[in-house]
Amino acid sequence: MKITEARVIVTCPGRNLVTLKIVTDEGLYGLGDATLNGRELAVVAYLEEHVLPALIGRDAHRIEDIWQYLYRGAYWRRGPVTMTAIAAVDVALWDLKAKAANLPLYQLLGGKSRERVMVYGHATGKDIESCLDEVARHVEQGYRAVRVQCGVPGIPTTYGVAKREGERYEPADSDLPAEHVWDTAKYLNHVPKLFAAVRERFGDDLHLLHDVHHRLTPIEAGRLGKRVEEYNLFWLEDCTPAENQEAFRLIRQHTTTPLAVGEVFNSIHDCRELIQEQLIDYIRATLVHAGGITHMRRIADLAALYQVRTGFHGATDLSPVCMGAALHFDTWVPNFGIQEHMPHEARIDEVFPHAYRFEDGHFTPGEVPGHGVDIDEDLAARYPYKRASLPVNRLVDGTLWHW
Ligand SMILES: O=C(O)[C@@H](O)[C@@H](O)[C@H](O)[C@H](O)CO
Ligand SMILES: [Mg+2]
Repeated sequence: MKITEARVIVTCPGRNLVTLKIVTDEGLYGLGDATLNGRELAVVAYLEEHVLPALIGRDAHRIEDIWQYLYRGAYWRRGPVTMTAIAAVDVALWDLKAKAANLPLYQLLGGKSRERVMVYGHATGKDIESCLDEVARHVEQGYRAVRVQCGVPGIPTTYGVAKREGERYEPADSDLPAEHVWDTAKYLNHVPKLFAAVRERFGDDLHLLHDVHHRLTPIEAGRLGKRVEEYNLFWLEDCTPAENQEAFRLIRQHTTTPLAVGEVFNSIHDCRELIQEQLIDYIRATLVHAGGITHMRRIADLAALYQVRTGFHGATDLSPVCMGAALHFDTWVPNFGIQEHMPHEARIDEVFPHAYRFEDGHFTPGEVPGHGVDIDEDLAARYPYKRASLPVNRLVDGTLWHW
């Protein structure tokens, strides 16, 4: 099955999304997500200049050899741009192979390990009360797990909270980076009150997650983890920047609150010590930014040796193509933990028709051949790219901080 064409489709139905389409001489095509929020055109350039021309004429079935060619052959290995480009090719080739075999993708990975995939939704609010209302809405929809984020009194903008009531949270919200302000002390004093209020109103069975979004020092993270143990979180996410994997040793010494990390990771080397030393409980790296299915299987298998489970990133800046492929992976992977779910807006779902379905707090990936996600190119063409940047964060004294 020879690759005859490979092209990138950039569309912006409410936010920028980048899709790779690989077409073969057998008339089949595969799709991969190549979206890197705020750096979309960097990935487009990498693909169009350095990857796609080298794919033409290759056998689309040789997924592993193409992965090795693009990784080892790049010389300049790893990094989010390179690994997102490789991921897009990889997922498109797996989609193609499954279509050629006339099988849903999960069958090619090893078949079902579960009938359906548990997801967590995002409950956000400008204050605790409005966040609790959002939790109630998610519980009514059947979610078993909810991530809670709320505004912090005294901090004008807080991560993960929509600008206006009822709107969805979209971080890439300005042409050049908006500048946010952060105050760790105010946050540490306030966030335990949020968890206490959720447990008070919704009891102990609801899985409760929270994203610190890289903003604490290791000892502050240990302090927060210890402080909130009584609320029995499902996980505390990105509690400190993880380039220094050793930092998690200090956190682990102070708390048993489960830790999740890795949505910004793009290779197994970013998380090897974290996994081997059991410094985390969930690995968040996902298909679109961590080299696709071929590489994520290696990360998941390493994680399984140390009883670390998957917890794929699934924000709206990952396209339905990534979500579809991820749900097939989630259906197969033996050490599955949970899947993040931020519903895309209707315009995006129209551009990307898909077979996956949400019901009662869980997803099923669909039974059509491949990952089950397509793209309406005519509709996609109606939404031209518009640069959008992620914010930057500063401490009250102006120090540039982690966003
Ligand atoms: O856990 C999450 O979903 C967040 O960390 C993301 O929303 C993240 O802020 C965005 O993906 C950044 O583009
Ligand atoms: Mg996160």
